[in-house]
Amino acid sequence: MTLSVTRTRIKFCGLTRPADIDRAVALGVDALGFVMWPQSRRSVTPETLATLAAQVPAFVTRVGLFVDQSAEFIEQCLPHLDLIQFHGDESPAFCEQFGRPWIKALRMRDGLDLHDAATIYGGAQALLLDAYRPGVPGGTGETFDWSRIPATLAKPVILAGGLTADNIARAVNDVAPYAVDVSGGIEASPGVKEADSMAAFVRHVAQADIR
Ligand SMILES: O=C(O)c1ccccc1NCC(=O)[C@H](O)[C@H](O)COP(=O)(O)O
Repeated sequence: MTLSVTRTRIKFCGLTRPADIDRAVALGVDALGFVMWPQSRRSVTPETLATLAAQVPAFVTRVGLFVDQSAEFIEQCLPHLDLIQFHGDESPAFCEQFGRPWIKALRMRDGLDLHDAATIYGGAQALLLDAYRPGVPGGTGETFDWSRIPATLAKPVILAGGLTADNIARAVNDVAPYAVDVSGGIEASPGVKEADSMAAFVRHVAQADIR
């Protein structure tokens, strides 16, 4: 019998507290997301981003989340980011202009064709697939029908939306995504991560990776 191990990358999103960053880094999380959209209950200011990002060690990716924000604001945040995550209706040309790796978040509304999206956002490093709730650009804590994700897609898939320690093993087994992204599922309250939930999430991903 051959044992195959695929390491699913993990991104924790909506970090606001130094202690949560330390914990995530200690757990071996690959990427940390900072919500730069002021309407979010998890948002941080550019000043706080600078402080938090300085705490992140090498080889852990600092990701900034934006929702239809100005190029000037994004530029202001860029010195503290390794990668940009776009959650709005940004055009591919808008996303490209920063000369920085970027990913596009897509909400799985009815009729969305992921093959078309992979072509349209051809410059993206990956597509982050999230649940669709009208008027809410992300962080809903809701899952979507994972069977809508094609087995082969021209872009790596980052699975998001309502993931928790309880459903993450099934998600990894069913979807085999490049990476998984969690926010609400590891929280005590918006922006406040919970140590045991973070550890359980990482442990369940690692266990699901051994198949
Ligand atoms: O978290 C927010 O408040 C938010 C606001 C605006 C755009 C994106 C936002 N969050 C994105 C994420 O946290 C994740 O990429 C993803 O949506 C997973 O969230 P969750 O379902 O809570 O695990």
